[in-house]
Amino acid sequence: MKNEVDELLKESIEPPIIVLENVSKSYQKDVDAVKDVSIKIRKGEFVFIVGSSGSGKSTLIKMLLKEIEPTSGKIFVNGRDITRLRRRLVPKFRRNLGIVFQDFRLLKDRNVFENVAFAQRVIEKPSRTIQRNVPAMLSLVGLSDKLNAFPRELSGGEQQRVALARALVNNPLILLADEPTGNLDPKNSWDIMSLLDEVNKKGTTVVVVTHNVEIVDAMQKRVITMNKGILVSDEQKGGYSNEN
Ligand SMILES: Nc1ncnc2c1ncn2[C@@H]1O[C@H](COP(=O)(O)OP(=O)(O)OP(=O)(O)O)[C@@H](O)[C@H]1O
Repeated sequence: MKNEVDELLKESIEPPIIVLENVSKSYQKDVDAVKDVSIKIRKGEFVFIVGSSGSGKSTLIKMLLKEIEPTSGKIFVNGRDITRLRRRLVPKFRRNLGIVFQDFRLLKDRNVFENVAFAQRVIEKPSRTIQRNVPAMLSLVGLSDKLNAFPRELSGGEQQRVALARALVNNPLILLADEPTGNLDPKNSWDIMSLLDEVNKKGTTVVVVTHNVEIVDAMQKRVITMNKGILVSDEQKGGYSNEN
């Protein structure tokens, strides 16, 4: 009872920024990649989504990005029902989101500065602002000395830090990271997770899909565990091994 009252109280102070209501997705008839999942994430939370391969984690992220549509259920982001959002408004909606993937997805023929600046140019920031914001963001991820380097001249960890700077430069409400440490060694994985933690402490809501057991167990954040499309546990200060 006390927990329920606490929950209601928290919600009245800080309404959820991401709400999934009975969300299901089937790519093929009668096979649910995600099945009746309901989740509420409040502004400023740090949430891990874990689960074995094929459990539906990336499908959840893709639905949040509106890359794919749920077969049924509703998804609200920042109070808006994105399942009803018109196609032409999707790019504007995505400005609320910073996104990081396992494979970095940098522009190979542009240097580090331009890779991050690109995100600002898309939203038509004036070049004076870009000249100020991009170096500041690259300094935050510890890459001030690599502004002119090309992606091929960087290590995997450095490339992921560029991707993170690009995801953050427009000051998104939510940072979504799908396996951000999947291609990194333990040291670089920790560096990236520490940066995500720092960003979260400054107020950005962070949602991270990962297989990294050690990091999830050590960080003691909220952990949502998926199994075969079903949400099987949702623990505050959880660990990877709780349900796996
Ligand atoms: N485009 C698609 N067409 C058909 N089935 C798909 C498609 N994408 C994913 N699936 C299926 O949906 C299920 C969930 O896949 P999803 O990629 O969301 O899992 P995941 O938890 O992210 O896995 P991993 O950890 O391996 O990345 C799997 O059974 C997968 O085969």
